[in-house]
Amino acid sequence: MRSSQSPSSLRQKLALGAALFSLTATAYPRPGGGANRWHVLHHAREAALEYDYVVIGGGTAGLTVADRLTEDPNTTVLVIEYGALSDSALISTVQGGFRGFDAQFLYAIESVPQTHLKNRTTGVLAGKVVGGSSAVNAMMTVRGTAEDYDRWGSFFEGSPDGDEEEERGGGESNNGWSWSGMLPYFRKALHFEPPLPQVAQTSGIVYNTSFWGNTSGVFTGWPSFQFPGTTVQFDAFRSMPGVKFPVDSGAGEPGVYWFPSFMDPHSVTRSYARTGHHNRAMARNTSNYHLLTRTKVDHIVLAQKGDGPNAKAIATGVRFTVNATASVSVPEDAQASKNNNGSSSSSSSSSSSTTVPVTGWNTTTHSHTQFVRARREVILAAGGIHSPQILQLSGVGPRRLLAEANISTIVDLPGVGQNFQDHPMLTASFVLSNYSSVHPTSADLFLNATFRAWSDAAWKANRTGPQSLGIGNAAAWLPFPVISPRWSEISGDLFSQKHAAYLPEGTDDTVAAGYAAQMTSYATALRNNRTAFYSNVLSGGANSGTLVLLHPLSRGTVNIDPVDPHNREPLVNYRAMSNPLDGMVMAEMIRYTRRFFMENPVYTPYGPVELAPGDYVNSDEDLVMYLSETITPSEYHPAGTCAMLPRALGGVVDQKLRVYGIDGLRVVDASIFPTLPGANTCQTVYAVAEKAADIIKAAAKSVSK
Ligand SMILES: Cc1cc2nc3c(=O)[nH]c(=O)nc-3n(C[C@H](O)[C@H](O)[C@H](O)COP(=O)(O)OP(=O)(O)OC[C@H]3O[C@@H](n4cnc5c(N)ncnc54)[C@H](O)[C@@H]3O)c2cc1C
Repeated sequence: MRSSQSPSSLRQKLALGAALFSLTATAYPRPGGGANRWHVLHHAREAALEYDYVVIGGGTAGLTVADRLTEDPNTTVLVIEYGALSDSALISTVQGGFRGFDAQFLYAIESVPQTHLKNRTTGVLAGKVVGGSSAVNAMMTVRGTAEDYDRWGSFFEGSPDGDEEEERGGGESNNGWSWSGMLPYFRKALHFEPPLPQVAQTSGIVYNTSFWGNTSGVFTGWPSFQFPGTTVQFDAFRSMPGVKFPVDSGAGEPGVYWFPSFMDPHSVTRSYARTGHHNRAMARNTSNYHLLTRTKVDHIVLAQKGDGPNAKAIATGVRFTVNATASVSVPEDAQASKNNNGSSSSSSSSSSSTTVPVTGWNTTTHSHTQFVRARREVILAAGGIHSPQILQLSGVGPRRLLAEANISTIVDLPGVGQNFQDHPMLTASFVLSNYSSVHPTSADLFLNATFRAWSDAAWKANRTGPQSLGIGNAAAWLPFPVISPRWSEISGDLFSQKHAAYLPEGTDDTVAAGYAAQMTSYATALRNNRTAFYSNVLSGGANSGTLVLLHPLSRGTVNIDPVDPHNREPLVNYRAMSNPLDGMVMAEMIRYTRRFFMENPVYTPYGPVELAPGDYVNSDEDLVMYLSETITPSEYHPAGTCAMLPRALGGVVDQKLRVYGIDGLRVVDASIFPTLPGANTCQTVYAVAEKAADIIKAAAKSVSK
């Protein structure tokens, strides 16, 4: 419809609208009295004009960093989170480990059709809620092997970027990105609670507290019940050659071991970034931590610093869109906490009650964009899928992609959104047909009314019994030579591959060089017993569990959608099995599992049967075909898309997690992993975030000296 208004009268109306909006913004009532009593903001209007740090994403890493930075009452932090603050029991319930997999807490993203998986697509699961993916995950608390973290640092040793780091005061060449550098942060990241002695004894749970800490607000603990069949599974692995049984899941060694769950064993509820860090920051009752929910950051604002050849970009703040009519819902407990907050005085400079000026008022969508300045730094913690998207939308990424999407390139960083990795899950189904002598199993929860009634009663009485169990607490994490007699051949094939041939056409040379470095490292790892490639979760039941490829060789991409980059989710392409050797490694994983079930003296009395792929699926070709038809390319561990690698290897951030070519901007989340650890990723994200917080604090100290 055409407007009959003259341009000047329209301009006047817009100006009046904006002025009125500013007035209402200033007059917005402030329950509790004053911005500086607030932690969870009701509306974007309540945000201060500037903070020391603005954190994009209130997920696993974002809340950890924000909590640690605001331990100093003089440091102000605003966290902006797209999802809501939820008290849903779906999140807190531990039972089964999967209750948080609910659409209301997840992004709705479908991958692009996977060329090597018969054009199948897959759901891209990532948490959209305060706590991020730590709120929805399956609570498995595991870390990779020592070699997984030594590998991270190894990419820097002797590289020009490493030397440059030294000159900038970076310290040792790998900056502590190694097992010994990470171990203190694994300890700091979690509060480990040992299992109940009687449960440990009957189930044979072993652990060693020297690998754990007990000061974090994020707990990892144990259910009060384990199914007895897990002991049978341990025995079955004892009969397989070469399998080791480390003293603790945190020892950094491959093998078959017990591991705890992200749960508070006192309340028997999920423990995650919201309960462990957001609540901790709130409880301090200082005014320097603000959280803005249901707000999507559009881009990071970059300005030019300096002139001529020395010109650099600097991140000055972030811009986000606010729907003027929507206020942010705050759960009851957060309200109470705000209103009970006694102190109104603070040295925090964010305590200014000045409201943020409205810009870009849009009369059609009734939304406006808002800018918040970061005095010191912007910290990007939007996770493996959205951190690269936000960088690309901000003009930081591969120049060709940005041009296609009509976005001016501010820093040409070819690695942004490339090097995408996730753990593929394989279905190889074996069942023990004569397992009735092992009782109870999880199937009895559905099939045996007496057991179900006992289980319900135990849970009701004191939150004990089978319903305190998540997804399970034991698994095998095995090196390739342990599972395959073909380790030498496949490792040799990987050494001699023309690696760049398996990357998308047009991949930048630096990204290809980084990929080649990773493949060389993996070719070595395929020959040794220090890196786990195979994982198999043990649930104690008669059915085999899901197999996971822990170090995929294929690399995908997460790129903005050029058709509508600002409003559409990014194009997620796992490119699973694009490196054909992934098929060979996974085929060996199936063969090993077949031997484990069908030729295992411990299992023979239980009548093992192969359901899938079927014993007639034997040759490399048939197994690879089966895999391409059945694997899921993701275990919901997106990583690597803003990789911490030298720039010459396609890196996006340096060892201090600073984005190359930009001052005042770091990335802290799973996207910085240069390679996946051979484990579920949450514990590593917490440790990375703890380390990042120390790096950021040290940088602030050195500036203020
Ligand atoms: C279903 C599922 C099961 C899993 N199971 C396990 C497990 O059992 N054990 C394990 O170790 N790991 C598991 N993981 C993986 C693990 O939880 C993640 O690797 C980890 O939590 C990721 O942390 P992160 O900080 O990188 O990202 P996240 O925790 O996902 O945080 C990113 C945050 O940024 C927000 N955000 C994104 N874009 C924007 C924007 N534009 N503006 C504002 N905010 C934004 C998101 O809403 C989110 O809250 C699982 C993950 C999922 C999804």
